[in-house]
Formats: sequence, structure tokens, C-alpha cells
Amino acid sequence: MTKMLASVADAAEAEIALSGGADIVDLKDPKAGALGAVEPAVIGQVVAAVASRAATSAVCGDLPMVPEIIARQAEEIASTKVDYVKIGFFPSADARACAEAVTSLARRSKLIAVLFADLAPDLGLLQAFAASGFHGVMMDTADKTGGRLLQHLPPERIPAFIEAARALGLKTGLAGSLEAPDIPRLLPFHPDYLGFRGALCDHSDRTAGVSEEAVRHIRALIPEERPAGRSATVDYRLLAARGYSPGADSGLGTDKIFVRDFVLPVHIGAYSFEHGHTQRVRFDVTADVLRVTNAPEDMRHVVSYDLIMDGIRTIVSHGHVELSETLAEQVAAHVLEDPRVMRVTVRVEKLELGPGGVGVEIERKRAKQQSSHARPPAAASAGPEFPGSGKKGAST
Ligand SMILES: O=C[C@H](O)COP(=O)(O)O
Repeated sequence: MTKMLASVADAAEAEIALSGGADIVDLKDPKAGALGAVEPAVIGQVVAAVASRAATSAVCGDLPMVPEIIARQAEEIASTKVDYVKIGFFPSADARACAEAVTSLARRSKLIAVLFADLAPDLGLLQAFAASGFHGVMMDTADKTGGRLLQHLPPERIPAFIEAARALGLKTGLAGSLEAPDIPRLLPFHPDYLGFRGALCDHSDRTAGVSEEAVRHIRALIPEERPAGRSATVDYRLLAARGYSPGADSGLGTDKIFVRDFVLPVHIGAYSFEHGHTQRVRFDVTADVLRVTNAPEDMRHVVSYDLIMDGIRTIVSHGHVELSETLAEQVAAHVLEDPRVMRVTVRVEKLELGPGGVGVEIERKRAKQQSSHARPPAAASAGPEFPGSGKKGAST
């Protein structure tokens, strides 16, 4: 399951992160840049204090891409016995040489390469990271005032990163000014962890102190494995992550969430004149969603309309589709992947073929036999091609 990484500056913040339920305590000085390094002596103290309560990681700093400098600093950070050493890879002709420079360290320590979504990351480097024995790679942002991860790496581009890394045996992490509503949008990609700093701090100021309340708030949105026998209130995201659907038994009925007049350029059409270029297509989607509380407070209690838009964008990004009907089915299957969605209507309208819109509207419901049972293990564990690939959706 996706773990939660919390970036902390010192031992006191590490304790707060642990109390709030973080899985990985990440040492970073937020006042010293995106990957500001904490003094090795402090890292060592925190590693000892955290002991076996959580995994630890530490960054090497915003370093110049000079192989000797990278290798020296990575060795020093690794000497603190931290579990993971994070090395930032800023755009440079020497990035590959920097990866090669830590090959020997990678045999002794788990190294994580950090790429930056706002600096035109070169995914070709993944091969070099794997060849040098890196343990994983994460996508973060360099400019913490310049927008969230999804503004630089939109949902339809995330699978290319995650799948390429996974194919090379690299663990994957996503970070970059993530906020609570980003979490349900990123979980469907099954990254190995999501990383946070700003969202854990008072007033979302990453240079302010970590607040336990904020850590708990974020933690509650990332399903965690619970020890057997430990009871829990119904956690629909946890159920979904385990491949279960809750069935129509919430007793609270359903609400409708919708996306209206969502217009995208789409490669669509069966005629030859419709090939080779896009035309504007309007999507209207309404989903009947099981209500889990009459007092919704945060993202745990809602199905985000962002997930619908993310799915449409991703489906459309896959290239030419002949039929509006095919597109509508794919969107419906995507929306029904959320186990709380009982029914969905999807309207797909081509806007450039007639005086008005032409297209199709379909309605699909969750299949009864799949509404309250475990999905087959393979389907439950397989990472999706995109959030809503249709692989797990159930419709009639
Ligand atoms: O490694 C994760 C980062 O510390 C995330 O920091 P941020 O949420 O402020 O971008």
C-alpha cells in the first residue's frame, strides 16, 4: 500500500510525525531549499531516536551536479545509518555521471533519486538510476512557490513515470506541495509513498513547524494496513485499495456528483477526415455516490470530481478512438472503479460536426454481484494503467 513520508527538520518534528502516523520520517531542512540537508549529526540523532518505529530518510541537499560532490555528500549522509539517502537530480549534462558516481554506495545503502516535475525531468535517467543500483526514484518539485505536483505533471503523464520506474525495479514516490485533495487523485497510481512537508505545517507554510493535527489530517486520507483484529470505522478507500466494494448498504443513500461542460480536444471519429487532428468534445458526467456521513468534513467523505476529470483526460490522452460510444464506456468504467459509485451517466458530444452537438449518452450501474464482494486478487493488486483504466470497473 502507499506509504506516507513526512519531511521533518529535527527530532522534535520527527516525534510529531510519528505520533501523527507517518510511515517514513524524512530529514530535510525546508529553509535551505527543496532538498535542504540537515546536519549529519542531527540526522544520526533522529535515526537513533526513531529506531524501529518508522523508516528514515534524509536528503543530501540542493547540490551542484558534480559527480565527486554528489558521491561525497551521499556517503556522508549514508554514514548516519539512515534507511534511505535521497539525492536530487537537477537538469544537467552530468546527471548520468552523478548517478554512476554513487554505484558503489548503492551496494551498501538504499538510494533514492529525486527528479523535479517543474524542471522538465528527463525520464531517460531512470535507466541510469536502475543501472547504478538505486533503490527508488521520486518526483518532487524544486520551486515550492511555483505550484503543486499535478500542475507540472498532470494525471495523464504520471503513469509514464510510475510504470517506467516500476519496470526497472525502482520504488516510486510522489511529492511536491501536495495538498489533501491531491491524495485521492494520486492514490490510484499506487506510488510506493506520497511525500509531504507544506501540508503538515501550520498554515501550509513549509518553513513553519510540523503540526500533529495536520499530520493526522493527511494520514487519515492515506489508507494504512491495520493489524489483524484491530477494528476500524468503515474506510472506503482502504476497502477499495484491498479490492472490496462496499455494496449499497450504507443506509444513508446516495448523492450526485457531476462534471458538466468539460470540453477537451480529442482524437475521435470513424471517418478518414476525422483522423490526424483533434476535435472538441464535451463531456457531462453524473455519478450516484454512496454517502458515508451526513456531516462531511474532509476528503475522506467525498468522491472527488477531480477523479472524473483526471480519468477523462487520461483516457483521451491514449490516442485516437473511433466511436463516441467507446469513449463513453471507458469513462463510465473509470467512474465505476470507485466502489462508492453505484450508477453513472456519461454524455459524450462532438461539437464540430453539426450545427449543435452530436453524440451519445449512456447509463451504467454497478453490477449487483460485484457490489459487496472481494474482487479477484489479481485485479485487486494490479496497479492501474491510469486512474480508471476500466480494468477493475463493473458495469451492466
Ligand atoms: O519529500 C517530500 C517533500 O518534503 C515535500 O515537501 P512539500 O510538500 O513542501 O513540497
